[in-house]
Amino acid sequence: MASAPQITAPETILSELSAIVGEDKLRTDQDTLHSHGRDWTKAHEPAPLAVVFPRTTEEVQAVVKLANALHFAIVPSGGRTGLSGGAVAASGEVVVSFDYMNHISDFNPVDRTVVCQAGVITETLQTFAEEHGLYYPVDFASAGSSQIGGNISTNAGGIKVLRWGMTRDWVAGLKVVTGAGEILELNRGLLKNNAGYDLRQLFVGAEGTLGLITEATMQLTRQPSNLTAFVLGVENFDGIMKLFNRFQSEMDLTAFEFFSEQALQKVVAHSGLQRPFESTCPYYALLEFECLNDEVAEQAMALFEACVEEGWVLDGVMSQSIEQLKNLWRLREDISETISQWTPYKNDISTIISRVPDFLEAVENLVNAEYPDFEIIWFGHIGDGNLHLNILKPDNLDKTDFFEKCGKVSIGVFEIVQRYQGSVSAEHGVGLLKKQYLGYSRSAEEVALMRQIKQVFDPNGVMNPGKIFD
Ligand SMILES: O=C(O)CC[C@@H](O)C(=O)O
Ligand SMILES: [Zn+2]
Repeated sequence: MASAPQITAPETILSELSAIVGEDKLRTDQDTLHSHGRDWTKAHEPAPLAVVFPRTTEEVQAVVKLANALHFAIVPSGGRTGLSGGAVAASGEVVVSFDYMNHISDFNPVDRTVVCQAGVITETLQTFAEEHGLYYPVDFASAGSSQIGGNISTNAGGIKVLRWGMTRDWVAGLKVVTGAGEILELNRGLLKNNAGYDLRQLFVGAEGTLGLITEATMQLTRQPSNLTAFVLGVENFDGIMKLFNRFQSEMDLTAFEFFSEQALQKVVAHSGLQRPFESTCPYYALLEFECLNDEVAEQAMALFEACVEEGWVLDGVMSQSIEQLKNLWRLREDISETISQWTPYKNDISTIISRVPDFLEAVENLVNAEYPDFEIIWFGHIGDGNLHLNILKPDNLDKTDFFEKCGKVSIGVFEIVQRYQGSVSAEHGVGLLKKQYLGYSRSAEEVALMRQIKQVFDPNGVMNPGKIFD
């Protein structure tokens, strides 16, 4: 029978950590424990033992080896913009922050790759690419604070997935420290590499449960030209899907997003932005394309007019400048942050595109029947089959009661997800918040294999325990 791991005195752990990272890179003050002990989810109270700020892969390795030797748990911490509690440290863990591992190096213009330490901020990489005449296409509202290591660990998606895919598609190589403390260099930037299993892909989206990503070789691409957006007002979800099919069949779109009138009202009130046009419509689609020349512009306008004639579009506007493009995008991108003041209960669900219309109808019927008193904010990446369903907490309802009531309805939502063979977490990951629902989109066999994989990379269970599954 295996004996229980010995508990090590906190003072011993702290002094050993200090010996690795240096006294100034070990923090135990309440402010740091609080700020670095959680992500954007507010359901758990942070309570880590300490936060360490390593500067090299070797220091990270030493911390992981120490965790194995002294039996403490590690929680990785990037920009902490996650929405599933993947970076929450609520039980005396040691948080490993990548804030000081934020250097970009080894730009290779021929391969169009660049090496980033895990703590490089997404926007810094985007700006670096632009300064070199290239483009890093994975983009989302939190790009100003999210870090590349966290993006990879959660396989972050965002607003341009339709055209450019998710973070996974841009990871050409990874340097990781496994849960057992080995340093692995995975794929090394190769475009073609069929020499056995692609271990790099296991670390993408693993939420730090297999090891810690310390460095990534990121792929860049050509810059898009003259991105132009329409915001179109529509009557119902059915109209949105018809619009999507029509545009998608005739043009290459770079994004196809949607949001509801309620979402728009909240963003306009919060930001002072203008409404896109005077008419009030139940839903809005935001679609973007590269307006390469006059011919494309004319084609886009003709499509818009055809959709109006069909009765699918009630009103619309097309951006005429970068400034207008940015402002139209803000109507969509600012939603999540704007509604955060209502302590929303979040759903991040998906199915394949062809099933989206029926899936939407089923979810909408359930939600309308079950949440009569709660305000519902719909938005999301409809072109990716990914819907964000946020339920806002009424002021007079206690947080615990609210989450409990929403959790009950969630079961119905996830049953629909299961019926449509969709995902209970399309892009935000499982973390702590979705783990009890994992079985609605992954089979028991799959989860059992995931556990075995974890065991291989992290035999002592030191890496982000309790995330994805118990
Ligand atoms: O807050 C949300 O529910 C979604 C956040 C993000 O994924 C977005 O698409 O804006
Ligand atoms: Zn999203």
